[in-house]
Amino acid sequence: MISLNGSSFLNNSRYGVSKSIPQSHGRVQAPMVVSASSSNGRPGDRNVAVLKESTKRDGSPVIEVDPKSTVAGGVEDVYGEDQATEDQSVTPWSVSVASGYSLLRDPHHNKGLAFSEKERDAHYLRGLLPPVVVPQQLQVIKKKPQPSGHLICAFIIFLILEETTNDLSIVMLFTKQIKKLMHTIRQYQVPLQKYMAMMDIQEMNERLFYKLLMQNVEELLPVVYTPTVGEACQKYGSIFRRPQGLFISLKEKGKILEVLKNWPQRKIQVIVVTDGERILGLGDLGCQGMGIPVGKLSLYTALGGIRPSACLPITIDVGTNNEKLLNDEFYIGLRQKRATGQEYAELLHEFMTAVKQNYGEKVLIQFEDFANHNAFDLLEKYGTTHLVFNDDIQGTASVVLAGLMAALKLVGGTLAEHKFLFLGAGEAGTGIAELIALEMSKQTEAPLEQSRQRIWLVDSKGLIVRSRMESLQHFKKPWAHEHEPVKTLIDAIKAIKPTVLIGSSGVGRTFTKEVIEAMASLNEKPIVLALSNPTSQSECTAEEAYTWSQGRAIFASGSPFSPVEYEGKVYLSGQANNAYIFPGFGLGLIISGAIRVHDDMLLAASEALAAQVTPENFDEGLIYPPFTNIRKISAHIAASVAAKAYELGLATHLPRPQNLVAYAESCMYSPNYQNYR
Ligand SMILES: O=C([O-])CC(=O)C(=O)O
Ligand SMILES: [Mg+2]
Repeated sequence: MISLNGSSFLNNSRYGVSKSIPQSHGRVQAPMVVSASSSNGRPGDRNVAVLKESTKRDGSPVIEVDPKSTVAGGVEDVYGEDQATEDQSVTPWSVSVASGYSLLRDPHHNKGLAFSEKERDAHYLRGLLPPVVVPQQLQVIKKKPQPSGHLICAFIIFLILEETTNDLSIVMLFTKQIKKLMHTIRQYQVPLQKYMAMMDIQEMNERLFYKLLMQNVEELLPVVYTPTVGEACQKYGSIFRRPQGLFISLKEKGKILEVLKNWPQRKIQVIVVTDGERILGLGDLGCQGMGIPVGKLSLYTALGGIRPSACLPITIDVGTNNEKLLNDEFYIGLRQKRATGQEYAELLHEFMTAVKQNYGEKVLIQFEDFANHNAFDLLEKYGTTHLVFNDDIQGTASVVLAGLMAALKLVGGTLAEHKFLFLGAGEAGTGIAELIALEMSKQTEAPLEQSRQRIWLVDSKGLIVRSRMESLQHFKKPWAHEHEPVKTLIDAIKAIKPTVLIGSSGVGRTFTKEVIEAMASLNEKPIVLALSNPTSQSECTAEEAYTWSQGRAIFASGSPFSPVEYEGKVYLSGQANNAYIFPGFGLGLIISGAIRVHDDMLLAASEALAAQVTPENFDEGLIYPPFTNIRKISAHIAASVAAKAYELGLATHLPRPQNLVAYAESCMYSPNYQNYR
């Protein structure tokens, strides 16, 4: 690998890979870059040699040094390396072929999506680009000018470059950079423009991106995460600039191990993978779902302290059933209907096998935004052979249980004394229901089946009851209790009389005035959780929940809402989002060297999160702590998860550190600049 200097530093967010070959070979395959691995050459040395390219009779390229650029000694010894005496210093020039990740970041040679299939194979690009190959002409059309956004983006790039050349101390420089960048980002009116600006910063200067995000977490989380990331996925085709993460499509069948090897980092600790079929509550976005693994992994670093270089976002592209995308000429994914059944299972199996083979047993694979029918099966199938975690089933369950544990301090009673009604019986709904039942059983020592009787679910066909058993999907069956059929949510509320109402259906505006009023008439302090994302899919808004319950609801939502004023009082609502859990949960698995995920670890994470809600938070009606202290919160979650891994004999990092909170904190990535010599 060549060492980076000069402009290559500034153009690489982290660094790229190149294959180095000695200059003396004389002829190489294009595209080539010439680089000096140190700058201690004689006066007159330049960072880039002047080369002439010609073609031999057999068509192969020959690279010659231009005679005019020689300093003495002729063509053969252009920089005097051969003639130098021992006391003279020389510059060790090397010539390398740009390939893979660094080729895509080399503006001179990059062709983006126009690289052909053959070129992708020859230059280690497979997987680094989405599967579509587009002609240059389509790339030109796509580059239609964007509203004022680009001007500001250009300004951001200028800010990053300008500040790094200033003669300030590193700390002052960082503070100044952050202040200026935040000022610039705040000038955007459109959230998607803020998102694009953040992605540009991430690409240009990774440490600055994380410093910015960590210092302004409350303000920037809605930009890099829900709700804006949802819009970014919907418009990915037109905002797409540089590919992030690995794309593994059906075209890569049989070659997945090779594709993993094209990724420039070797030591991967966390993979977030989606197949794009159920992106938030937005449905099938195919290959454009890549925004989700990228966003989740940014949070793994910013909130959980996992090194960015240890994170790998992956999108598996098996096609899409989204007609709009299939007819969109700028769609970046495979233009075909989703593969299912054996074809799907085989690709996923090859992927899971290749990941373990390449990164070992302790790499965490987080499944994200798969559709119900695959999510449950994958978790069950690989739960005993891999370190897998489904964020939508398990992460959401853990965060909601934490919120409920905290809410009980406000409303009183034990879990078993409450009654729960869900709207939505998919991954989130049944995952949460099962974890509540598990915790209830632990507390009461009652059988799981008995605890489940306190929990009811409504799906698109009405209340899940015993008479529907035959036609229910397997993950709904445990919730089919004895009851006469009930068609609507409002009738289910009247019949079941729940104290807690949880929305997890992915469908917005379903907690109507009538629904909230019914909950408020049954309970002094109804607990209402509107979990679906992004904001457009939320079951109700914070304002609706507080207004329709006359300020009595204990409310939290999956996507953030601003504070609400109702009859002169300001109400803050918490964000019941798995972002509280997965970064700390993953960190706990990593620092203990865990090899499997166990449900007791999820309960441990819930308890740790609930314990972080302060009396001041409760006074404000909050059942989650603010995100401002998230790194501290994550350290506590990580410590509890790791402790459980040791207790269960699932940890391999031995001996067990004494103080797990301090150990977790000491393992966290810091985005502060390092000094280069
Ligand atoms: O991404 C989020 O905000 C939470 C989540 O996992 C989902 O809604 O699928
Ligand atoms: Mg999700």
